[in-house]
Amino acid sequence: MYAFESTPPLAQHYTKIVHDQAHPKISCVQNSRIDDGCQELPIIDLAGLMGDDEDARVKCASQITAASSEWGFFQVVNHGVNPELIKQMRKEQIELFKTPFSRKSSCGLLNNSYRWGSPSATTPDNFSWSEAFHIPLTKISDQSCYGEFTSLRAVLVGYAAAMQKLAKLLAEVLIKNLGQKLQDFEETIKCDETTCFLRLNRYPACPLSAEIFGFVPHTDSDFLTILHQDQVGGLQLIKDSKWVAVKPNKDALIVNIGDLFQAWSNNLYKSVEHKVMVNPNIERFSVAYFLCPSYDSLIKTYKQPSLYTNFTFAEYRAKVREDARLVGRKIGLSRFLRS
Ligand SMILES: O=C(O)CCC(=O)C(=O)O
Ligand SMILES: [Fe+2]
Repeated sequence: MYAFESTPPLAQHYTKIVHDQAHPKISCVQNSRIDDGCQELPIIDLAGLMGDDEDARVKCASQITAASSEWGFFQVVNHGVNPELIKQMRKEQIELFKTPFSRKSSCGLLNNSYRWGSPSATTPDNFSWSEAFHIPLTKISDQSCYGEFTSLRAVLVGYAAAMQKLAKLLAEVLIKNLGQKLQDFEETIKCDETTCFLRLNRYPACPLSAEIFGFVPHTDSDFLTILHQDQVGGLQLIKDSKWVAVKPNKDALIVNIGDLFQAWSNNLYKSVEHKVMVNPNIERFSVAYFLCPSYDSLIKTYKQPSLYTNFTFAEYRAKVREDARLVGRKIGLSRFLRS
């Protein structure tokens, strides 16, 4: 169990938001019906993609593209990332979050990338009961970011490299399926360490209610995300208009399509809304890698007629920020639909 001093003042902040509302109530979540049918997130064995057998490669690639269209989410096993590296990542992450809150929030660790709760939340349904380090890949090898956490650096460097390799492999499959060459895509879009980032998440146990968001419903503003979660559970995604819980699988990484691939594929691949629910008794950890383009990359659809106007990643990010400020939440891709 974590020392009290490590956890940010989530309870105080959350309670204040609840009491500042016109009609206060602790439980925040509407629209949280879980599909208790037997929908299970597809599990794709990537061994086929990495081997020499052409038929196995084609079969694996078609599973990836089908899951990206039907679910926008899938799990991968035999993904080539060393399980020992994943284990070390988690160990280092746990140590990092044990740092007293006062230090995490003020000492500039990891390029000042520490965030907690939802500073702009005015209602319980846009409050996230979590803390995170949101680390740009450019800073990952920078020794001066690490303070006393010297052993974290090598693990983060290795983890980021492994994620980048896997993300590129998956992106290549998705691009080729659109009839495009990776080379042509990479001429327009630069996804490298200048723009990608890692987010280390901690969701402290939440004694107030199990109906509070660890992470509010959202889509990811990237091409794709690769997530490793622990065994606690809590991640849910929308499938056929219902929330489906993702059962933790210790051998799997979770992949989801982000907004930019949805736009690029003219809605063939789906950027699906997902959220995390808190656990009343147990804290939860996850690490997410985000494959993002450079800010000046032009996001356009691969075929005409295009559902979306062309936009740069900088314009997309600016719109997301503006909406968060003005309406309190991200509106996302629909802002760029052609009228
Ligand atoms: O922690 C999780 O399971 C999900 C995190 C997530 O959706 C994100 O970081 O964008
Ligand atoms: Fe996400």
